Amino acid sequence: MRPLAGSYLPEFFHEDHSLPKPSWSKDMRLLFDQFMKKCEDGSWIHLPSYNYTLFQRSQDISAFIHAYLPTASKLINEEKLLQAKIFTRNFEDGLGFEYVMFYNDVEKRVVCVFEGGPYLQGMPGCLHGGAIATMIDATVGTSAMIAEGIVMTANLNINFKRPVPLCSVVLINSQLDKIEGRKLFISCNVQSVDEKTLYTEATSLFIKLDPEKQV
Ligand SMILES: CCCCCCCCCC(=O)SCCNC(=O)CCNC(=O)[C@H](O)C(C)(C)COP(=O)(O)OP(=O)(O)OC[C@H]1O[C@@H](n2cnc3c(N)ncnc32)[C@H](O)[C@@H]1OP(=O)(O)O
Repeated sequence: MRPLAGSYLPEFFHEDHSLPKPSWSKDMRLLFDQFMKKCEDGSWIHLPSYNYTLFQRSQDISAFIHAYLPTASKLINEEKLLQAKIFTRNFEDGLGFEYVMFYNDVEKRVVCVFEGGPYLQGMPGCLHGGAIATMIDATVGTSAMIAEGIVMTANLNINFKRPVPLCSVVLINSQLDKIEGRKLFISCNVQSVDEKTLYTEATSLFIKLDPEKQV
């Protein structure tokens, strides 16, 4: 999860988007500080977040795609790959996905503190379900990647139980339940900061990619 070394990446790629910004709400900042405190004894780890992947260098991306996703590689415009950025890190500060994740290795948990900005509206005043799904996928996906490396979401089941108020802060709690061969089962819920409201519950299946499988 460290930034790629070297000068071949534009400066903005080096920015860690998981650190406090002026646009963060008081609740977001408070939770960040609480989790950073938990990191002091090493039980939790703060996960930095950039708007590129570890394979951002075009030749690395090409090598990755040809090795793991040969079918998809036939349809990908390699020039456009140079412009690729992580979906959730494409909004101006405070308008889209503001989030920070923490990892507990003993408990196999990833917690995401997430504030969905005004550009993520679905029903008036509420967060779009697709934005919630995106952040659930990112959180359980991070958990799966920490456990097994190169994985993809095979299945994501979501129960939307209560609407999430736009621009409120929520906690996305994920738990790695079990690993069976190449399959990782990870469950997740989305709660209000005071933990009184359960907004969403989800289960997911991730598959560790196998270069021999030619997907
Ligand atoms: C840097 C920050 C990043 C933050 C994280 C972001 C995470 C975002 C992750 C994503 O959103 S990935 C994008 C959405 N996912 C996809 O596009 C995946 C599309 N699907 C595939 O490419 C393939 O189906 C997949 C790689 C998932 C599996 O293909 P394989 O050929 O490798 O698996 P295979 O068919 O051999 O199945 C392996 C096992 O999984 C089981 N399986 C596969 N898909 C399943 C499914 N959908 N439901 C239930 N079981 C499934 C399958 O039955 C089998 O079980 P057994 O081993 O017990 O026989």
